[in-house]
Amino acid sequence: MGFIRFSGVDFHYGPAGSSAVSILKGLELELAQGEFYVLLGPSGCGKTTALNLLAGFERPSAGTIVMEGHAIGEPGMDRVVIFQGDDSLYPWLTAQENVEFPLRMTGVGAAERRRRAATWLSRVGLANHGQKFPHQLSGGMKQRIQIARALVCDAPVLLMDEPFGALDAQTRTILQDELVSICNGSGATVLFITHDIAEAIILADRIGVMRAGPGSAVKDEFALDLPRPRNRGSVEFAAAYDRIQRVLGEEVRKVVTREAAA
Ligand SMILES: Nc1ncnc2c1ncn2[C@@H]1O[C@H](COP(=O)(O)OP(=O)(O)OP(=O)(O)O)[C@@H](O)[C@H]1O
Repeated sequence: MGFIRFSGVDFHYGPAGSSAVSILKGLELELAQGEFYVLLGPSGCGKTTALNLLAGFERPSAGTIVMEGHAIGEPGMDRVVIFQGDDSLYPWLTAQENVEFPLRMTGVGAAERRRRAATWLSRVGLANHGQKFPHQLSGGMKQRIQIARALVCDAPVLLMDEPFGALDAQTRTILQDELVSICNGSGATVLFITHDIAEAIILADRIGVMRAGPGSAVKDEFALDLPRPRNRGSVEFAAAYDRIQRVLGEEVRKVVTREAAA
């Protein structure tokens, strides 16, 4: 049995019955401990909804989400969420203080806090920027701080919702490579959402492609056993890209065709 398991998960908005808007229908998803799982899917298919359910921000309308044998009911310190953009940093705190913040909330002493935050700032390449405030840092630097702040707690599960979506292509590539080396051997189980097939192939152990909504679920899964770090120019990379593009492209076309007809 998986470390995390979605079984027959439905999610709808609005009152039950015909007027409810069905977002997810019968979603089955299983993540092994330490696995890096990437969800791809056309816009609006329910990727963020699935992540929010695992985060405990929402409850399933039907079915169960179980982690280590316990049903997920609410947010917890064992699951850390990293969002797109940098709005979640506290602008009145320095980079170092932002990374220390979750440790302060859990009662870790000042010296230990400083030491652990400094270690993570250094791991994300910002050892010399700890005293700066968010407005003095670039988008990529702020995203690195978000990652350091998430990882400083040693949470066993990381939930990343298009964390690099707002960054330029070069910074994005660098942060993808950094995330691979940070996560490699960390033991963390990661659910990562993106629209970007190349990003998914760089990062994932497994990729799930979701159907176009409404009532979406995982259509196809791809296990990637290419060694890391992965070479974006390799034949194997191109072959994986092609296989996934075919499945995802079909779902994206459904959405585009529907939007054109509306
Ligand atoms: N609070 C809400 N009330 C009603 N519908 C909602 C609500 N939040 C999201 N939705 C709808 O649920 C569907 C799935 O949204 P979700 O954000 O999970 O999709 P997504 O796959 O992450 O999309 P994207 O790739 O565009 O970010 C969308 O059609 C969206 O409009």
